[in-house]
Amino acid sequence: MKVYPPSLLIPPVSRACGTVVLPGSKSISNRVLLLAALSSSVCRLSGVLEAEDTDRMKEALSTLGVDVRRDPSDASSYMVRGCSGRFPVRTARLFLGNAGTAMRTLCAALALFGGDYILDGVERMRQRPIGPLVDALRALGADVHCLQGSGCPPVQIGPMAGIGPRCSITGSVSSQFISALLMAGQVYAGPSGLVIDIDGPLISRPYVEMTLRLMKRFGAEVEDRGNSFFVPGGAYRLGAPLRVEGDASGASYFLALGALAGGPVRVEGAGSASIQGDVEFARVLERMGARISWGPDWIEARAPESGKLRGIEVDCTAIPDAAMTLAAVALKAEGPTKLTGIGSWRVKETDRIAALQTELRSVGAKVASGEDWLTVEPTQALRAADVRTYGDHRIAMTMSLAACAGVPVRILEPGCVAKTYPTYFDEFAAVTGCEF
Ligand SMILES: O=C(O)C1=C[C@@H](OP(=O)(O)O)[C@@H](O)[C@H](O)C1
Ligand SMILES: C=C(OP(=O)(O)O)C(=O)O
Repeated sequence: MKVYPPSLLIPPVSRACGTVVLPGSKSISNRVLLLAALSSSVCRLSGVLEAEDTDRMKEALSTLGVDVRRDPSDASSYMVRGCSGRFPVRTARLFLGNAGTAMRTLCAALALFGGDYILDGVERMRQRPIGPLVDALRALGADVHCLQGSGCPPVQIGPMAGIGPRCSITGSVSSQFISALLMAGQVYAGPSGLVIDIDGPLISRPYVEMTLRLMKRFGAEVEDRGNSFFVPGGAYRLGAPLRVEGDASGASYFLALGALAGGPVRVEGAGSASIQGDVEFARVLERMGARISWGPDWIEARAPESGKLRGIEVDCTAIPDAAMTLAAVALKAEGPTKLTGIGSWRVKETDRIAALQTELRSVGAKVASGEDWLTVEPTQALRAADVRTYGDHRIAMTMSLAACAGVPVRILEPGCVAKTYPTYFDEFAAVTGCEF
C-alpha cells in the first residue's frame, strides 16, 4: 500500500482537467466479498477495491476459513469459494479496523450463524454505534452482546444461532444495520423467511437498495415493502463473474475539481447505470451551476460558463458520503450552501460536522452548524492553513479541495486516505498538475 509523508502541502489550484479511472467501490466490494463467502458457489469478483476497509474484510473472511484468493490469471480479480453460510472456523477474534461495512455485516452473519467470536476495531470503531443491530439480532435468538455494554464494539458472539422470523430496527442511526440483517438473513432465515421492520425514517436508503440489487445478483429476491423487508431465505449463488463498479463517493472529489477549476474532469467506472446513490452528487453539482455530462459508466464535470457556482440548500440524507465534498465546493460558490440531513456524520470515522466546521474555519470560511446541518458561506478572507484529518479519509479528501479557493493547504496525516482511496493524492496531482 502507498506510503505518505506526515503532511502534504497543496498549492493553490487554478486549473484541473483530465481523466480519473476510479478504484472499486468500497460498499460494493465489501458486500460482494461477504455474499460470495456466504454463497454455495465459487465466485469470481473483479475490480475489487484494494484499500484498508476491503483488506479488513478479506482478512476476516480468511480467518473464518473462507478461501479468498487472487485469481492467478488476472491480478485484479478474486476467486471466493463460498462456504454455504457455514464458516469453517467457529472460534475467532476479528480485527475490523474502522470499516463499518465489515463490522456491521460480519456481526449479523456470525451472530445468526453462532460460534465463539469477538469482533473489534480501532479506538474510533469502539465509539461507533452497533447497539440497535445487536438488539435486533438478540430478538432473533442470537447470543450476542456489546462487551463494554456501551452499544459499541467490541462485540461478543456465542454459540446460539438466531433464526427467529421477525425483528425490528431503527432506520435513523445507520443503514448498514439493515443491509447487514438483509444479507445474513437470506442465508440463516428459518423456513418462513425473515421480516425486518424499520422503525422511523430510513437514512442512507440508496445503500440498502444497493444491498438488494447485489443480493439479486446472487439469486435472492427480497420484497421491499417500504418500511419493512421480507427476506425469503435460501442459498446465494453467483453465475457469471461480477465486476465491481468504480467508487462513486471517490468520484465526487474529482467532479468537484472539474466544477471548481475549469475541467473537464472525467471519472470512469461509475455513471448513469450505477447502483451507487452517490452518483446523485453530480446532479447536485449541476444545480450549483456546473456543466455535467454522463455515460452509463462515466461522468464529466466542467465549471459553469460564467465560472461562478451558486450556493444552494441540499437534503443530504441519501448521499451522506459525497455530501461532505459539497462543504468544500461551497467555499467558491456565490451565496451560502446549507447541508441538511447529515446527523449520521456525527457517528462516522470522526464527528464529521464538528471536524469540518473546525477545519473549514481554519482556512477562514464562515461556518455554522447544528445537530444535523452545516452551513458554509463564501468569503474573500480565506487563508493558508494546516488541516487536521482526525484519521478520516473524507476529511483529508474534502479539505484538499479548499486549495481550489486560491489558498495553499497543508493536509496533516494524509495517509488516512488509505481507508478507501490509497492513491487519491496521486490522482489529485495528475488532474491539477500540482507537485507535492
Ligand atoms: O452501506 C454502506 O456501504 C455505507 C452506508 C453509509 O453509512 P450509514 O448507513 O451509516 O449512513 C455510508 O456512509 C458508508 O460509507 C457506506
Ligand atoms: C462512513 C464511511 O465508512 P464506514 O463504511 O466505515 O461507515 C465512509 O466511508 O465515509
